[in-house]
Amino acid sequence: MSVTISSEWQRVRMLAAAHQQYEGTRRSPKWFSRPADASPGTNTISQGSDTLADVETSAKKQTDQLGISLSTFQSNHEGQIVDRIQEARGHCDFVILNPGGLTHTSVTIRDALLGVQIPFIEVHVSNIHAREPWRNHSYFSDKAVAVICGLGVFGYTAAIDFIARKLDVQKGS
Ligand SMILES: O=C1C[C@@](O)(C(=O)O)C[C@@H](O)[C@@H]1O
Repeated sequence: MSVTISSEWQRVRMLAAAHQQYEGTRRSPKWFSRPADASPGTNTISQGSDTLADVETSAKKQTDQLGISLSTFQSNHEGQIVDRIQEARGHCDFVILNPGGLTHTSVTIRDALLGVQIPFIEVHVSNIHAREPWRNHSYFSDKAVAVICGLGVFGYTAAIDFIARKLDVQKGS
């Protein structure tokens, strides 16, 4: 579907893949985006204690307030993410995607996103450009509406806020 708003509810899909960061229990740090070789105490913005459930709850609250319908999905399996993207065709105005490690490898997810022609924002909790050189390349960035990295989980909040404004402009409100 194009970015045209065709329903009262704007629809956004938030997808997360192969996350090294969503591990652990509620009491311990859940996402580990700090480079393993960074000195303790450095790069603190990329360390956090939010669980995937925390991120989803907060995103849901934010989208409810904005009048946006949100569906979320996390998988470690590339094919499941591709399926989810293909299912979104005609049902979704925007995708927020953190492809995790697949950022640096997945031609398949890239092709799926281009195939459905849904605009998307690429989010990384860490600054992938400040990490290992092989993390600097993304198979998504050149096709993304925007890329947010290094803001921790606030990147998801920023992405939703941006989408709400963009969809409002398109609606003419
Ligand atoms: O799994 C991840 C998380 C990540 O996408 C991020 O959100 O910072 C960055 C990727 O390089 C890494 O493999």
